[in-house]
Amino acid sequence: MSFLRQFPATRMRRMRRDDFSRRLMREHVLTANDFILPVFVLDGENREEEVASMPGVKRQSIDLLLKTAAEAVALGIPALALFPVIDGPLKSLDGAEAWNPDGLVPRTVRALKQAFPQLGVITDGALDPYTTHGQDGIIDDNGYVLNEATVAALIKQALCHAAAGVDVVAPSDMMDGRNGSIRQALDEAGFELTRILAYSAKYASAFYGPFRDAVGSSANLGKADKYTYQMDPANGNEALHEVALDLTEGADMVMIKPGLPYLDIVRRVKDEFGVPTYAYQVSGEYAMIKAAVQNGWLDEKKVVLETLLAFKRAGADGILTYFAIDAARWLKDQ
Ligand SMILES: NCc1[nH]cc(CCC(=O)O)c1CC(=O)O
Ligand SMILES: [Mg+2]
Repeated sequence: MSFLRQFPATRMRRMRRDDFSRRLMREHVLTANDFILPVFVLDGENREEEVASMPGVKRQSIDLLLKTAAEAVALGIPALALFPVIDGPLKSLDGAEAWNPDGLVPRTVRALKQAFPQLGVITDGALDPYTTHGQDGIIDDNGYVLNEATVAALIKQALCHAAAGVDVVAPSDMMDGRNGSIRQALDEAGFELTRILAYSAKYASAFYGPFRDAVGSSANLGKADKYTYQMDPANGNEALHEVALDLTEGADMVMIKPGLPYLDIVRRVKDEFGVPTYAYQVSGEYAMIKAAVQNGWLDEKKVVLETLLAFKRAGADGILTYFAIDAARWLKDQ
């Protein structure tokens, strides 16, 4: 940068002086188009439960979820990501409720797509809400999650969701080869336009705690962990390897998860592959911000919008965030 002159000829503060020049040099813009809203659905009618560790987030029955979806649509949010709360008696060792065509997720997908055809609906591909042990897949006698047996189950789950009309399936289980197997099965069944959003670089993170409370899998999981399939937070190159494999297998979009602590990975993935790249601001990140806000320690609107902008700056094309509705509203009012 030999053209750079020094102070006092160069004054960085000149461009920061007025709102007009600050706006002119702004590199990134946040809009509602950047958001995917994760939602929790439970069975029944007119039912709503607060998630204790996620103040402001609710588990809702389908009829009430439709109202949340209507808000998202009105604010211009392109898509929501659906997570089910499965009743205890429906959970099993193999999670077979995950591919029940009349299960909670397919019923919700049908209701959402009927009411809001223009709203993108994304479903999670993993067995943890459905298994008695809380693992994302099918386990052997030692509790090890079996790769191929799990992929076979995930195929049934993806076909079940596709048949219900879902737009995007999002495998979040971290089994090897699942994207390619799901892609092939979808294509063979005539669902060649159903998209795959791969949770490609999903870390074995402590930030998922509140989510596991929300879907009710933490009690089932107990002291067990997910280290044999989710990624080690110490690794960065491994994330690029995972993303490369998922793209080869036919993933349309890739995701990095969690969000803020992994923005370096978002940037590396975007630079390396230049494909549609998403990041998940997960439940624990939401809980941290909410707790500080509730203590009066942080300004919610400013802090949330700053974090979401940071995802854009790091290269994310979109952000899964529990703040999506609030943030879209703040952006509209601003
Ligand atoms: N496959 C389950 C799944 N899908 C999304 C999340 C976490 C989302 C969040 O924390 O907000 C998890 C939890 C986990 O892997 O244990
Ligand atoms: Mg993988």
